[in-house]
Amino acid sequence: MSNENDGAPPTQATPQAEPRESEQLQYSPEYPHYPPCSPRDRASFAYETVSKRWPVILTQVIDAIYRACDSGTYATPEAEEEGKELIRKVGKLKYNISRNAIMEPIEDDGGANIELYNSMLSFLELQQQNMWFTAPWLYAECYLYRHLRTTFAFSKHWKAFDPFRGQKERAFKEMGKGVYDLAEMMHKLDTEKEDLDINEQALEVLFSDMIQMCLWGNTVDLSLLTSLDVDHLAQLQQVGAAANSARSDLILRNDTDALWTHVRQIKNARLDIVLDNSGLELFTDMVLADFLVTHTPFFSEVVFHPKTIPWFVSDVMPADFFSLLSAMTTPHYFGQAPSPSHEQYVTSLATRWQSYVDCGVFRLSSPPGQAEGEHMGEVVQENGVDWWVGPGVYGLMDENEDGIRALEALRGSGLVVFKGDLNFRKLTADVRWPPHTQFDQAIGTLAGRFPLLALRTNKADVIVGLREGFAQELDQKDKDWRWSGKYGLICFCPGGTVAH
Ligand SMILES: O=P(O)(O)OC[C@H]1O[C@](O)(CO)[C@@H](O)[C@@H]1O
Repeated sequence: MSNENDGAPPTQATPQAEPRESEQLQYSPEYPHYPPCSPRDRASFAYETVSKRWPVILTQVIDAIYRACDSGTYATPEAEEEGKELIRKVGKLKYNISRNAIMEPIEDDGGANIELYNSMLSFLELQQQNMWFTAPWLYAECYLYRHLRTTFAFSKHWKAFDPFRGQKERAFKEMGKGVYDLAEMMHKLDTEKEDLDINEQALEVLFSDMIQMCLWGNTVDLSLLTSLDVDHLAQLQQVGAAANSARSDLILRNDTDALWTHVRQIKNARLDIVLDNSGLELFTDMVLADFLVTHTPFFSEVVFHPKTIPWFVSDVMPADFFSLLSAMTTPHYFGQAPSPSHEQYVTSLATRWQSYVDCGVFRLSSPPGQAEGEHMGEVVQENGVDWWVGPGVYGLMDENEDGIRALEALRGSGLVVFKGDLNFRKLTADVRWPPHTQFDQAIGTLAGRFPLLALRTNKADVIVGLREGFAQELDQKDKDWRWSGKYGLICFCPGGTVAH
């Protein structure tokens, strides 16, 4: 079936080759100018993901269906029969990926983004890049989760089933240390509030710490954890100020000064957070949001932008947002607290956050019906929230109706924070930019639309924003630096026109 570039998954890594003319795929004539990160490069993390990580993730989906068949809603004979059929379909998907099969158009399940997925797929077909190991990695990976959604959407009993829900909950239960440490820090802040109000220098230091805390919250990513290793989870929870200073060398680009210059001159603005993972990462996002609203004059409301379908394993869906709040008030959810006061710190935070939700200071961009998952996968359109589960790159948002709606929803924001690796890949179109490419160039037409902050720990091949020569130095020092999750970026692009 194959030649070296389009064939069944190869077994040995080979060095990264320069892209040939036929690989210079672009989604638009103007942007981006470089070839996509792709599993065709066998030394890439894209290749590692398609050949090794996806099979594990799909096996976990099968496992989740088995578990559900044994419990509650899914234990009836009819639901079990459907469960078997779903297992067969997910198994087939796994097999198709391993055989580098052609990716079929997404079937119309009445859900979001079908036209966009399928028109991009037709475009890829013209370039003979419509197979699992030849398609651009970003497209194929979004397609994978959208395809999975269709599989469940066509069932009768499993429409609202989130196959990653159990994993997300089990992992959050292991995150007690991070939760208690941060809740204690917030308690101290509450008691020192008056000092902060008068001391701008202290506020600046604290602001920088909070940004780093929120950055490192992104280290926690279930799609990278193939099993729940408790030691690994404990290590991931180092999110306090001391952990920040120990890790500051690992931030390969840090625009906090420019960010502070912007933030300190705004007042009562709206903060938007385009969310990434649930559990501890969402907790860190909410700590940042709470800090900015409660302890600074800069922001007075926060809009959180979740996903409307199960996405990249651990991404936040509305149900995850609300279950985080209820977990925080469930006694012993995180096991034994270090002290009764720590239980209290967590409960107080939850009470404040719930009150912010009740009075609209904290809002979700998806409509209320989405909260319980019963309408999962329906076209939402409101606020363009479906855009975040599409395959589109953010630099081309203007070319899609949901993209335009999402842009409209972000208009007027005091700061839009894009969390995590996938958002970074979409911001930079997931192509092989020279690593010293300016961040504002890589984000295309998004530059200058609104003040934009990307907080990303590196978990994929794409990189921009480094000083010249830095990538080569890192290559010498640590061959996995692009994707191990050990390093991070704080990239800020101000609103207003950006001069190139
Ligand atoms: O949760 P994040 O930070 O968006 O990371 C998602 C992960 O999944 C990937 O898309 C690969 O499956 C990588 O980009 C990254 O490792």
